[in-house]
Amino acid sequence: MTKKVKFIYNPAAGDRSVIRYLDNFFEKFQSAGFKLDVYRSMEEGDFRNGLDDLSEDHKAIIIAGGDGSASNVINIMQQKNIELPLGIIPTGTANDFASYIGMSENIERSIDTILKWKIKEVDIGRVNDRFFLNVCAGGVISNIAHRTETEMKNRLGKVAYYLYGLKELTNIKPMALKITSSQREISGEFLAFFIFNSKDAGGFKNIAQFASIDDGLFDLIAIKSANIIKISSVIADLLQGKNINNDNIIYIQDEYFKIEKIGDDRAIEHCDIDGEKGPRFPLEIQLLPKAHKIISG
Ligand SMILES: Nc1ncnc2c1ncn2[C@@H]1O[C@H](COP(=O)(O)OP(=O)(O)OP(=O)(O)O)[C@@H](O)[C@H]1O
Repeated sequence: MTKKVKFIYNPAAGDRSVIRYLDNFFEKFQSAGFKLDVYRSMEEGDFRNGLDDLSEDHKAIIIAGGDGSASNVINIMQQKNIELPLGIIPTGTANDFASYIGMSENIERSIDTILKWKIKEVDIGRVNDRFFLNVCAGGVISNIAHRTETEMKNRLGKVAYYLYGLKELTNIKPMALKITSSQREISGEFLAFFIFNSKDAGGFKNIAQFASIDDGLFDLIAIKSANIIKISSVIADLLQGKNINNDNIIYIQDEYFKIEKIGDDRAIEHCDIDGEKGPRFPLEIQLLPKAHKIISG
């Protein structure tokens, strides 16, 4: 039987470097005895077509792209009950999830890692009808990722997130939320919330210090509304992965959260999923333990 891998690439991700490496992909996979079945994502949102013609010969799906591409592919695989392992070649901007699972941003090295074929079962999340991999977030701070223009992200890379973040902090507007977990209910004004599956987001490492991809739990971090001078140093500590013990930070581990807006605040209608626009509020977020196979480093 032919050993095939479905290889999907997003030519627009990151600095578009994936295009320069296509010959490497063919060379390495063919030398390892695989036939590459290639699909180029043609435009925004075009990953579904790439997963339409899978057969028994396919042994894995490989996506070359950033967090958004990997998240879109996971979403479609879950919806279509495709149980193949997913390999991620990190060619995006932040690449939070791929680097968390040990994939190198050196593309040749990450191909070698995939060819070692270490399969791991990881938890994934579902928010309303959308599956996600890394983080579900809401609020002004999390808006940074999807409101930063793709072109600007590609040109400036991670710096774009920081610059946009600083600009946003000056006109910050808190939102009134009710956060319900299976054990607690908290209502109040928040600047942002993040429901982590891994530990990293927006290119920042170890934000959710106690998180793990296969522990059956999400880690929620919610930032309460507070004096902007005081809170900006807390946020800076958070982004640097420092130990946060502050009354304005809520940290809860749970497998289920419901997040509702209180009142009719129109400023934020959608959450953010893995750096892309996600479903509308109210949000029901459920963890699916060890629900997906990935190829890890
Ligand atoms: N051919 C294409 N042209 C433009 N956009 C595309 C194309 N194919 C896919 N997309 C879109 O690109 C977005 C995903 O980009 P992705 O997140 O992978 O890269 P990134 O933003 O550079 O990286 P990261 O999320 O890791 O910072 C998705 O919204 C997807 O629909």
